[in-house]
Amino acid sequence: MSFQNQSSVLHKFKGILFSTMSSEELLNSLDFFNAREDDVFLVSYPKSGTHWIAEVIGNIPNAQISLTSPIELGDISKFDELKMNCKRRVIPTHLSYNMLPVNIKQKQCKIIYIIRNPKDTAVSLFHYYRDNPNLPGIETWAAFFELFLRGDVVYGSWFDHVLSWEEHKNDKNILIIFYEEMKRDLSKSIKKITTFLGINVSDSEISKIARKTSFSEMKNNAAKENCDPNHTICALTSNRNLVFRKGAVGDWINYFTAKQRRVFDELFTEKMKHSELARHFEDYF
Ligand SMILES: Nc1ncnc2c1ncn2[C@@H]1O[C@H](COP(=O)(O)OS(=O)(=O)O)[C@@H](OP(=O)(O)O)[C@H]1O
Repeated sequence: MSFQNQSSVLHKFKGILFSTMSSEELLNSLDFFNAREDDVFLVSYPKSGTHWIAEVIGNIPNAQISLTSPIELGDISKFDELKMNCKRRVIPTHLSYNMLPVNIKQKQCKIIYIIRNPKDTAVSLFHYYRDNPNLPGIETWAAFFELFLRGDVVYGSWFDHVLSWEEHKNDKNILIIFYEEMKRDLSKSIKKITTFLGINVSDSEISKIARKTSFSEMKNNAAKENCDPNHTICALTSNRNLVFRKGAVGDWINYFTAKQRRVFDELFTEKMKHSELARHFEDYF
């Protein structure tokens, strides 16, 4: 496994791996973040569809929102940057519930949590690790699979992350969306999101949003040389060409060996035995 540069690009905070682009000072100061009651948080374990939901929200007509970069990314000047933003802020994050700034919980800000089949999530994160100069180089899927199982990847264990949010799945300020449901019926998911945000949109507007947020449309936009800095994709990531890979459900089958599938399923059954959210994945395993 080529993993030489891990310490220069990753660091551990409270036992969880973070990119060094999330400074320790910023992570330490998260609980000093002042949330606003109308803030919307877009939360996910990495590679679960954050950009997709952000693009959906960014295309809601007259939403009057401003998408920011992830709350945990950058240094301590991040909070000033967020303070300057006068519009309704849509703030992405990959933090687990336990690490979420306390003020967001106190103010009961709206939170959309997107979840994806962990097998597809692992494959997507493997590619991101392999191709992203800001993450430690990794050569093989087999090596990455072991790291993913141990939670030795950015933002820690998928299981711990999802379970931390599971406890809050019925909170009235939290909407849970599944990636696979978005793939099956995007218009229905868009309707759920707009209703949750309290924004009225017509059926024809929903169809328009669905067209604009198709995988091919988003991938083509990301590939354009001059990205408008106000565009969702530019606000969210500096590695936009790495984000839109395949956008498929079930790609894991092309990577998992029979043994890896067995090992994964055993761990999943053990860790998620009390999870209602986990039942959603029965059709996709
Ligand atoms: N419109 C649309 N339709 C279907 N799939 C989409 C879409 N937009 C993004 N994606 C896929 O989502 C994966 C990236 O997830 P994130 O946006 O959460 O990535 S990140 O963690 O914020 O970098 C990544 O998955 P993989 O293709 O499997 O790697 C993206 O392709």
